[in-house]
Order: sequence, then C-alpha cells, then structure tokens
Amino acid sequence: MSTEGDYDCIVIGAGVQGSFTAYQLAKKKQRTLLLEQFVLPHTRGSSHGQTRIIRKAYDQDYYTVMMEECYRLWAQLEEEASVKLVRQTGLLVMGPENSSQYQAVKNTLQKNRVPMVILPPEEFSKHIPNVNLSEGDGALVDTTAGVLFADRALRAVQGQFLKLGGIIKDGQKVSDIKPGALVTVTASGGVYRAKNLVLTAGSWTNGMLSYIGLQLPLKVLKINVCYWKEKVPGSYHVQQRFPAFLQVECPEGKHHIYGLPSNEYPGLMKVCYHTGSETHPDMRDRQSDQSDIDILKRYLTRCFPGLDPEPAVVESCMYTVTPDEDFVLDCHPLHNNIVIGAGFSGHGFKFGPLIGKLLCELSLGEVPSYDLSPFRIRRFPEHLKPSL
Ligand SMILES: Cc1cc2nc3c(=O)[nH]c(=O)nc-3n(C[C@H](O)[C@H](O)[C@H](O)COP(=O)(O)OP(=O)(O)OC[C@H]3O[C@@H](n4cnc5c(N)ncnc54)[C@H](O)[C@@H]3O)c2cc1C
Ligand SMILES: O=C(O)[C@@H]1CCCC=N1
Repeated sequence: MSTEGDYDCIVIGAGVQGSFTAYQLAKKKQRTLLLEQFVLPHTRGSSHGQTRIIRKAYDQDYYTVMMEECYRLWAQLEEEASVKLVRQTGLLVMGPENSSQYQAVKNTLQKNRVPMVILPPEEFSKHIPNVNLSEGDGALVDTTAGVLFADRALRAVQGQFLKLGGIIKDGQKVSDIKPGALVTVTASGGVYRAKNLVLTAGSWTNGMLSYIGLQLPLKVLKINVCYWKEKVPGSYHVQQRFPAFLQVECPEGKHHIYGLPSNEYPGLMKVCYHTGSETHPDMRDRQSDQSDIDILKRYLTRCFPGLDPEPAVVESCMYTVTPDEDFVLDCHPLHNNIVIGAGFSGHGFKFGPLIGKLLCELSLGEVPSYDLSPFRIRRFPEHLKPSL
C-alpha cells in the first residue's frame, strides 16, 4: 500500500460543517474527498431548509466574538459564488428584563459594541406592530442579525469546493473507519485512504465514533419546523422590515422560541421551539411527539395575534445536542489525524464558514485561530474513560 494515500484528507458528511471544512481544505491545496451517505441535496440531516438565523446576540462572549469573522467569511463566499446568502433583518430579543439570560445577551452585545437598539415597553408597539410584549419583558434588537439562505449556502460552498478541484462522492454511506498513519474509510461505493480524516456526521456522529473507540454525550432531537399563516398577508413579512426574533424565556415553556419573518412560503412565518424529542437519526419520522407544537400554539396566541395558531406546514429537522450546548471541535484523543466537528446543538449554521476554517486548521496541525477550550472533548471526562 502506498503511504501517500488516495487523498490528503477525507471529510465524512456533506452538511454545512463538512462542506465548509472540505472547501477550506481545498483552498489550502489539500486533495480532499467529501463523502455523503445520501444523494445530494437531501433533507434527512440538520442543514436543509431555506433559512437560518444569523446573529451576534449570544449570552457567551466567545460566540459573539467568533461571529465577527463569520460575517466576513459569509460575505467572502457571497462574492466568490456571486450569490446572496445573508439578508439583514435584525433580531428582536425578548425576555424577562431581570432574568439572567436576557441580561447576559444584553451585556454581551454592549461589551462587544454590537450595534443594537433597546426598545422600552412603552415604545415597543410603535416599532414592532403585531407582537404583544409580555409583562415584565425587556426587548432589544441586534441590528446586525438576519436570515441566512441555508440551502443556497450549501449549494454555493459545495460548488466552490468542486471548482477548487475537490471531489464529492454522494450516495456513499460510510460503514467502517480504520485509524492509522493512513486512515482507511470503507463506504458503500469503495474503500478510500487519506492522511487525515474529518468527521462531521451530524446526528450520526456516535455511530461513526463507535468505529474508532469513542462515544460523546450527544442527544439527537427531532425538531418540528413549523410555519404559521398570517391572518393579514404580509404583516410579518421580511419586506415590511419585520425582524427575526428570539424569546429567551416565557411562561409557556422553558426553552427558547424563535422565528423568522415570512419569506420562503408566501403568507407563512416560521416559528419553532428550541428543543424536541429524542430520536435515532434513521427513525426521525417515527418520532411523533407534538408537545412542542402545543407550547408554540399557546405562545403565539398570546404574543403573535396576527398568526393563525395552528401550524400550516410542519417539516422535520434534527438537532445534535451536547449537555452544555457548546460544540465539539477537537482531535480524537488517541488519533490526532482524526478531527471531530459535532454537537452543534441547534445553533451551528451561522458559524459554518468559521467551523470549516477551524476544523481545517486542526486537521493540518496548525494553531487554531480561536481558543477552542469550550469545545474540547476532555470537558466530558466520564465519556472518555470507558470507551478508550
Ligand atoms: C429546525 C432547525 C433550525 C435551526 N436554526 C438555526 C439557526 O437559526 N441558526 C443557526 O445558526 N443554526 C440553526 N440550526 C442548527 C444548524 O442547522 C446545525 O447546527 C447544522 O446544520 C449542523 O450541521 P452538520 O453539518 O453538523 O450536520 P448535518 O447537516 O446533519 O450533516 C451531517 C452529514 O453527515 C452525513 N453522514 C452521516 N453519517 C454518514 C455516513 N455513515 N456516511 C456518509 N455520510 C454520513 C449526513 O447524511 C449529513 O448530510 C438549526 C437546526 C434545525 C434542525
Ligand atoms: O441559532 C439560532 O439563532 C437559532 C435561534 C435560537 C435557538 C437556536 N437556533
């Protein structure tokens, strides 16, 4: 066997994170193979659908700081691929004025000098018609935020990767990984070898990690992606400058509720609950729990009176969630030519371009551009011992 391998790097999983990683590797002249189990494009993972929120409003500083570069990298891809991927709409953040989460978001924005507007309750309805601000809630707008065109972004980054000479093989389910100086990957269409491997398999990550002696504390959740009909068409439309929104706490449920202005489906606004019920990624459609939809119905009846509180469209997506909702960006503890990007916990799309850059840096043995300590595998020591 040649010690050169077929490729410099194999990336498993062509969702947003694997696609950006492959693109970054190809930019660094690495001979890169991107393997995907489904025929592309597909709707079975976490990166499909037309829209995602992009925002700097976070309660942890490190995400807000990383978002500075993300915006630049998104703009760079827009220019390279001649396509519009980001639409600035602003993000309305609402939550109990004295809650720690709402205050943390406000502080992070102020500390990092992110342009924002605070909306006092008495002025709220003048700026945001058709929304009832809850008693005791504060409201602010992260004006840098907006909507990312997700499906279009995936097409663009995969297209740029191909232009750089990268190879995508889709419809190729990986069924084994053998670590070594050359990593051997067995997929349904062939056996491939490379000096480095990057694993970005989304909700299937632990299945892949079982081949290489590691398990992470990841939960896979089915998310009901709900669209709600405007009673008066256009009242929450992106062209009426209606913003995306994030409700950080409310009486209806303990998780965030978030929404995007109506745009992709005429007359429908997307509003989702930031959690769901556990599932196996291959059994997503058997998970039929709708308690999240009941919470959304109650919240929308109270706060969004211009929406019909019965979902008009329900689509499915998956979150892969870590216990602290921070990502996993690290090398395998025993095989440093295997890099893992996982656990994006329902908020990773906006970081895609930077995740790609960071996983590429880890794979090439370079010093990462950011402090990756919040994202290290060793923060889960109990999960390291039994499986290694
Ligand atoms: C409803 C919903 C709303 C969201 N909203 C936002 C938002 O507003 N803003 C934001 O920033 N983020 C948001 N997110 C989160 C974001 O979309 C995810 O963090 C991101 O898409 C995760 O990408 P990924 O590449 O890790 O996973 P995936 O997109 O699932 O990619 C993993 C890929 O690996 C492939 N794969 C797995 N196993 C194998 C195998 N054996 N062989 C070959 N290929 C394999 C899979 O088929 C898949 O294509 C949202 C997510 C959901 C579900
Ligand atoms: O990442 C995002 O912006 C969205 C909204 C908040 C909860 C998760 N995803």
